[in-house]
Amino acid sequence: MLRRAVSAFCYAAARAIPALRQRNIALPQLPFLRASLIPGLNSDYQSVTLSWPFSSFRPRDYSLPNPSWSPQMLRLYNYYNNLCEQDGEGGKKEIGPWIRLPSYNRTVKYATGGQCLSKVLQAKARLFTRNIEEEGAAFEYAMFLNTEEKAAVCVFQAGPLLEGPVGNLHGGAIATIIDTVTGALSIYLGGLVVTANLNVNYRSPIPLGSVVLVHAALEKMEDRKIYISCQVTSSDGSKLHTEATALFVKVNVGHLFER
Ligand SMILES: CCCCCCCCCC(=O)SCCNC(=O)CCNC(=O)[C@H](O)C(C)(C)COP(=O)(O)OP(=O)(O)OC[C@H]1O[C@@H](n2cnc3c(N)ncnc32)[C@H](O)[C@@H]1OP(=O)(O)O
Repeated sequence: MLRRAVSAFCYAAARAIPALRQRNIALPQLPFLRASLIPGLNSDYQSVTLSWPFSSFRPRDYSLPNPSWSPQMLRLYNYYNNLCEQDGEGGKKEIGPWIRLPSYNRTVKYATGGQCLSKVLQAKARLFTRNIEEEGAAFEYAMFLNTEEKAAVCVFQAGPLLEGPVGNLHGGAIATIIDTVTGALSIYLGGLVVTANLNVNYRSPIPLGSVVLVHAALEKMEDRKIYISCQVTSSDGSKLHTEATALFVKVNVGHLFER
């Protein structure tokens, strides 16, 4: 079943990528679908986490503005989003080094039918940071990658359901958003990865409801290992809230379904 699903994915990817190129849809805009990640083309460790555009169903992108966003959140989002398009010749928009990552509330279920996860579980599974339906209640965030600098910035608004010490953000929620941003950068850089190590230093509390920036940058890559550094700062960058280092290790698809 798993082999059949992976083959189907490869076949669909091999057909879709030239079509995307013909339509001038830049592959880096689809962070989990790069030619270098297609099985057999380049790497032993592939990314297969996104079903769209291979099915007609296009999932909701949760990283787009919604009414719960504060003016500050919206301003920062617009600032980074504007960096994602550059003026080219004749006023044509071109893709620059910045790309905005879409964000969905579940991972692909292609390989799980009855064999690796039960259908009930697969139907209910939701990405941890996107599993609360109420807008603004928990993690509101949008991630942007600088593909030249191999760095990421996340604009993060911390909702009231993430309380830890009174009025402030829970340390586990801070670690979660750090894992998510460093993980997204690592997936972009290396394909399918898992967190092997996450080291967090909490420097100053983050007030609930505030908007902070999560900065992540590649430190080095060694074989299967990707080392990322991370800082969480106030939205103007003047205050350091949290520092972290993370190690991600490339895995193959089978590793995720070992039971
Ligand atoms: C847009 C959406 C974005 C969403 C992003 C979300 C990201 C979230 C990511 C996660 O949270 S993943 C979930 C939490 N992580 C796990 O469950 C991983 C569990 N651990 C494992 O699966 C394995 O231990 C692991 C794949 C990490 C390593 O096992 P392997 O058998 O494949 O490799 P091995 O143990 O040989 O280690 C490979 C290299 O990594 C090194 N290594 C592994 N674990 C390490 C560790 N903990 N600390 C330091 N180094 C480590 C290891 O020394 C070795 O270095 P060398 O190649 O130099 O010898």
